[in-house]
Amino acid sequence: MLSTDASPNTLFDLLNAFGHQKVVFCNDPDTGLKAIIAIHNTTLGPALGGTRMWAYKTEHDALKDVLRLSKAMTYKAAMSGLNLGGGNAVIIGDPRKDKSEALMRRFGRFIKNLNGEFITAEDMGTNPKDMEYIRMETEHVTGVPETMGGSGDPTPIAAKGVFMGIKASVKELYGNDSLAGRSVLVQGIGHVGENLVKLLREENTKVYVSDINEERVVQVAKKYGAEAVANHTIFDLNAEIYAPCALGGTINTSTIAKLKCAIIAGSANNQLEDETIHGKMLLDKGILYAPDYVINAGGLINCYSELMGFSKKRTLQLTENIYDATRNVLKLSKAESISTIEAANKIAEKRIADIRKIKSSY
Ligand SMILES: NC(=O)c1ccc[n+]([C@@H]2O[C@H](COP(=O)([O-])OP(=O)(O)OC[C@H]3O[C@@H](n4cnc5c(N)ncnc54)[C@H](O)[C@@H]3O)[C@@H](O)[C@H]2O)c1
Repeated sequence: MLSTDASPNTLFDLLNAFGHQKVVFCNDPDTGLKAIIAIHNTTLGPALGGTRMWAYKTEHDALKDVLRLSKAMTYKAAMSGLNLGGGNAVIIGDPRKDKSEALMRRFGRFIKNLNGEFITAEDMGTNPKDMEYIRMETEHVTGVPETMGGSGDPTPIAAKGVFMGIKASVKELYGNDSLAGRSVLVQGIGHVGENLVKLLREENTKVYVSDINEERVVQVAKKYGAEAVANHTIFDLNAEIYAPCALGGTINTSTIAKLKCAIIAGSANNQLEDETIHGKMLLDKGILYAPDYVINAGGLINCYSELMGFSKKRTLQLTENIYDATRNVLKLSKAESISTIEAANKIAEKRIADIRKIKSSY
C-alpha cells in the first residue's frame, strides 16, 4: 500500500503513485504558516486525519510524509468500518518555537475553506490547545478538550484497540486469547504505551518496558509492576509479543534477523520499513504481524464518535471490533498464504471498491 518506490519525476507523478485526490499548499507569510493538506480518498466519507507539526529537513520530506500518512488513514478508516476517508496535514516548523495562536487559526481558516472535505485532529507536534485555536475558525476539527464539547484524551481508547489486536493474535497462534502468563515487550511508554501496560498488567501479563526516556521507564515499571529493559537490549529479549509503541520503521531487514518474538502487535504507525519486503520476510520467518493500522485505529474511532455525537459505549464497542477485524486479516493471510499486511490491504480496498459502486448507482 505505502510502497511508492518508483521514482516519480513530477509532483503529479508522485500524487498518482500514492493515488491522491487533492493536495492543498497553505502559505501565509504574515504568520509564517507553511502547511500541506493531503486528501487521499473520500469515497467512504470526509477525509479525517491529524495535523503534524515538524521541522522537516526539506519541503519534499514534508510532502512525502503527508502523502504517506493520509493514504494510511484511508486504509485505517476503511478497515475499521468507519464512514470516513483518508487525509492528513503537516505544518512545516518547529512546534517548540514556530507555533502561535495566529498561525494555528490561519491554518484553521484553510481547513474551513475545504468545506468539510477534510477534518483534522491532533498528531505529533500539536496538542489540544492547538485544536482549540483551529476550532475558533472551523468546526471541522475533532479531539478538542471535553470543556469544548470534545471527547477528551483518545489514548486509552487507542491502547484498548491495540490490546484487542494482541488478544486476537494470541488466539490465532495459541488457540485461546488469554494474556495471563504471556510476555509482552512494550517499546515506547508514552501516552498509548503506558495505557497498554496498564491493560496488560490487569490481565497478569508479564510486561517488559523500554523507552529512550530512562526516567519514564523506571517510573512506569514501578507503577505497574513491569520489568525495565535497556533500550539497546530489546532485541535480545525472549518476550513472546513485541509491541512497538514509539516511532515507525522499527521492523526492517536488520531487526527482523534479530527478532525472537512470535507476534508483533503495537500502536506505532508505519512499523514496517517497507510493507512488501518486510511483510513477506515476517511471513517467511513465521512471525505473526498484526498490521499497525488495523489495531491502532482506536484514536480514529474516538474522533469518529466525537463527530457522531460522542457515546462512550459506542466508542468502546467499535474499538472492541478490532478483535474481529484482526482475526479476519489473519484468516485471509493464512488462507491465501500472503503477508498479513497484504491481507489487510485487500480487505480495506474491497470495502472502498464496494462502497464506490453503491454510491455510483444514484
Ligand atoms: N495517540 C494516539 O491516539 C495514537 C493512535 C494511533 C497510533 N498512535 C501511534 O502510536 C505511537 C505512540 O503514540 P503516543 O501518542 O503514545 O506518543 P508519545 O509521544 O506519547 O509516546 C512515544 C514514546 O516513545 C518514546 N520513544 C521515542 N523514540 C523511541 C525509541 N527510539 N525507542 C524507544 N522509545 C522511544 C518516547 O520517549 C515516548 O515516551 C506513535 O507512533 C503514534 O503515531 C498513536
